[in-house]
Amino acid sequence: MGRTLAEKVWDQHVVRAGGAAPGGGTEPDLLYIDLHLVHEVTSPQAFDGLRLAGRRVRRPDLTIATEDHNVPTLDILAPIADEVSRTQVDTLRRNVEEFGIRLFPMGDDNQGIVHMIGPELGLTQPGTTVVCGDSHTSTHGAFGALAFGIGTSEVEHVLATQTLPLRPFKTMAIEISGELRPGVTSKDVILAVIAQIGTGGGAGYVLEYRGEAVRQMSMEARMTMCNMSIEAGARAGMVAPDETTFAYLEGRPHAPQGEQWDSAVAAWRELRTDDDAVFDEVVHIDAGSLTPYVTWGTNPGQGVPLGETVPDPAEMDDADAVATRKALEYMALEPGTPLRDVGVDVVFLGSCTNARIEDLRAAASVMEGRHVADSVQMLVVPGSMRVKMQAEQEGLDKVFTEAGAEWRSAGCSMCLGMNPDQLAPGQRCASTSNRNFEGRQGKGGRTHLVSPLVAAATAVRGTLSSPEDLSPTTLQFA
Ligand SMILES: CC(C)[C@H](C(=O)O)[C@@H](O)C(=O)O
Ligand code: SF4
Repeated sequence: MGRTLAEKVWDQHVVRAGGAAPGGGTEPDLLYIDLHLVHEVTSPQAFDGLRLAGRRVRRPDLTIATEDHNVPTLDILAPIADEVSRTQVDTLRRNVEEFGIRLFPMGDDNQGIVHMIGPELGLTQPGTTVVCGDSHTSTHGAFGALAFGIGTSEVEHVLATQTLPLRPFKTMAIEISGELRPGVTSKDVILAVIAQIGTGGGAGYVLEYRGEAVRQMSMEARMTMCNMSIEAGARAGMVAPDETTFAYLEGRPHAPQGEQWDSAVAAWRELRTDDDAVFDEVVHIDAGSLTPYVTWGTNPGQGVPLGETVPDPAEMDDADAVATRKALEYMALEPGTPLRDVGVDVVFLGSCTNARIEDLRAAASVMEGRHVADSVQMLVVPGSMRVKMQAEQEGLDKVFTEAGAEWRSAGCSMCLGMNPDQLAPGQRCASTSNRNFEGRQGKGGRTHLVSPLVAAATAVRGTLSSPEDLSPTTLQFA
């Protein structure tokens, strides 16, 4: 029988097969890890563990560290004011020094959110295994890599051995047929997928996004989708590599070159699910039927098309009604309210989900010649310094600042409350990030997850909107 993409990559990395355990049950397989990404939040105890055991890092050359979660996006070269944040960053700096690991600190041209820098540098490659002590490591699956988020004790294991014991997974195909309509993005697709299968729907599975709509997506769009696989509870998300993948990678600093490039591409072409492979589960999505999505609740599965209204718990069965009531209370939303009438205080364009150059270009195309509504604060935070520099070369920073938005330095920023960029209690935010949990963007803050296009249009109108809700820019000067 044929094998799926995920199974092929897995099989190529098994250094010791698990099989039956002596006392019953099964032992996990031991997998080789090709790339280990490290950030300041989940690594300190792992390095402490190594020190206590007198161990070194087995493959410093396959380990790369960056500073992202605690980064203040204003004045990045000043000492970090918050003590916990400063300690985490200082600790990472000491650890990489002691263990000989390459770090991209604040102020470095290559610094950025951990899931931005792997792809940018060409470190994330098809058919590799990638891990990081961070749940959104699934992002790297867009290249046909098997990429897992791991816990801190696993970080220590990988640092020490460059291997990781892993339990077998199930496979789920997400078949996205047809073509996306203009203005509908991969962010809308993934919000629709999670709304359909639920935040636990992917538990135990590696998802493979397939179909015509996926083939037409850019690498950045694929990364957005794979990034949020974890929000469906999945262990990982993948897309089979193709010409789009190879074109993205060619010439990047760590991509193979010359003859090595040719042989790598030949091997990468084999990395696709065999025609006769069978997935444990298949989910169908009709791309042509989708419109921009927005979440109304407090988990990423609580999303609906922007054109709809806030759902009514009275129309649901008991379990859903209880969860919905609780979410609506936190979000301060009335059932039946058109989502387009919901006003926001803040718009956040950023995070490892949607802060790549194409996301910034898309938002800028909406904001050019327009202005952020008086009632709204908009933060534009490139996911990496490379994206920041590229955007500045293209003049996108000017488009945003002339529209009244704030242009910041790279980091996780308002995606989560670990740095100065936070919502005040009760503030409502349209955010291009991936999580809308209670307090995620600051205590008492309320989050609506949206695409960059919806974020930009919302900033202009002040209520949840898509670009088609905006009047033509020329009218503003008439
Ligand atoms: C801080 C880190 C462990 C966390 C994660 O694992 O995802 C963060 O990146 C997040 O997005 O919530
Ligand atoms: S941008 Fe957000 S989701 Fe991504 S790693 Fe940072 S905190 Fe996690």
